[in-house]
Amino acid sequence: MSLNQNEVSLHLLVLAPLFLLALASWFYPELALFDALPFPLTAYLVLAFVASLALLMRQTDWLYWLAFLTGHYWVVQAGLQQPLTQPDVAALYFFLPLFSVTYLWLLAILPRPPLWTKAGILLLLITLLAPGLLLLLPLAAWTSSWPDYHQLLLPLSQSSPLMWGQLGYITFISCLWLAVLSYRQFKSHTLAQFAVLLALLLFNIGFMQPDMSGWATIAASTTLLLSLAMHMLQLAYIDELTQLPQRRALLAHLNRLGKKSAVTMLDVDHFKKFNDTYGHDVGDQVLRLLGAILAKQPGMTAYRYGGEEFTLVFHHANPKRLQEQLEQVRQQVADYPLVVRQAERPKDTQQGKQQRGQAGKTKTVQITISLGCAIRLKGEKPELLLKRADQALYKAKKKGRNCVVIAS
Ligand SMILES: Nc1nc2c(ncn2[C@@H]2O[C@H](COP(=O)(O)OP(=O)(O)OP(=O)(O)O)[C@@H](O)[C@H]2O)c(=O)[nH]1
Repeated sequence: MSLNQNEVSLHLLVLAPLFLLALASWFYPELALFDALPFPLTAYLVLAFVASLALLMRQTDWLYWLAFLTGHYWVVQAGLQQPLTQPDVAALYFFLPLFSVTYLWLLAILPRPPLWTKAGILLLLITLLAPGLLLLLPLAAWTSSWPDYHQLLLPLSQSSPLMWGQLGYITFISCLWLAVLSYRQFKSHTLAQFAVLLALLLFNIGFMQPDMSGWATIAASTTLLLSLAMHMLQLAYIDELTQLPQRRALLAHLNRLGKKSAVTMLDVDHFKKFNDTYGHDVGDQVLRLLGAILAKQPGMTAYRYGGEEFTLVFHHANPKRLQEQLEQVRQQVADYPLVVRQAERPKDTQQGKQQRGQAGKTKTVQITISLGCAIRLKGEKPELLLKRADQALYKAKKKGRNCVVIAS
């Protein structure tokens, strides 16, 4: 299921700290903001704060990025605080972004073990210490033998081939990363991981400004914090199977319902039989597809109430219009050829062994739904409105299913 426009813009919100930092450093390079806080302490405190929240919320995957940021910031403090005319500083300034972009990209695209395992803890330690390795390598010795070594110190505007090469590599990896991101779907947390890289690049560009590395680290940590909050919100309010908002979100919506509104309960007909015939997995696929159909309906908000029951909320109380809208939904579902992947049920264990590991066959199935709607009465409490919609649904089932009943 693809994300709609609103969801994409919501996920993009996590990039706000980066934009703010970029704007501030572009328009107000001399602003006191850049030496207003005690660095490096502030940056380490922010990193520790975000890491504690991630731990508290048991979202340990965030710690890998925070570990890299910590290691990177430490290296900047330890190795990049002297003039660039020193060969070892210049070499570090050249290699650090190349290393960071490569490491972060691999961290993002390769499968990561859960943190509380041997492999997870090892990866966390490697990620924390990896930037520090650059301080141990004889980078200056490598670069001093390069014919155009002094070009490392030239700003980009003076077109040093080495620096353009560095920028080209970073752009190339960033584009690859963006391609993977869009292929796998933009989510706030994957976007925040990419933003960590952007923040480090921002530091590289604004390198000459005081405490830029500290501000870039804070911007990246805040981005990770926002994505953590958004992820928790998603866990609390979004149903994982259908990606529709779930009952908790519905109850919040019902509590701010206007006078002119209506609620519809809908339920898949004979779903138990469907599950028994095709299997629970195919049943799940059907619920996912039904969720996608309902999410696309204009003029209503769809929720997964629970099980095979869904709820639609309308912000008008016009019975004729409701009837038309609901009939349209019912018809659309009944006419929709649901293509599902079905693992064929083996007749005996021998057949089962042979089929194991094979991709399931696709099959087109059709389902129908019954809908019960209640228009809000004056001063009616949301629970009562929901109950009347449920009773209307019961009537629709009794009427023979695949139909709409509006409570009188
Ligand atoms: N696959 C799948 N099945 C579910 C899920 N939640 C509930 N169900 C199934 O939905 C079925 C609901 O069955 P019933 O409440 O008896 O209703 P029904 O068979 O749809 O019959 P009517 O509603 O009277 O048309 C049960 O078999 C549940 O196991 C789910 O998340 N996935």
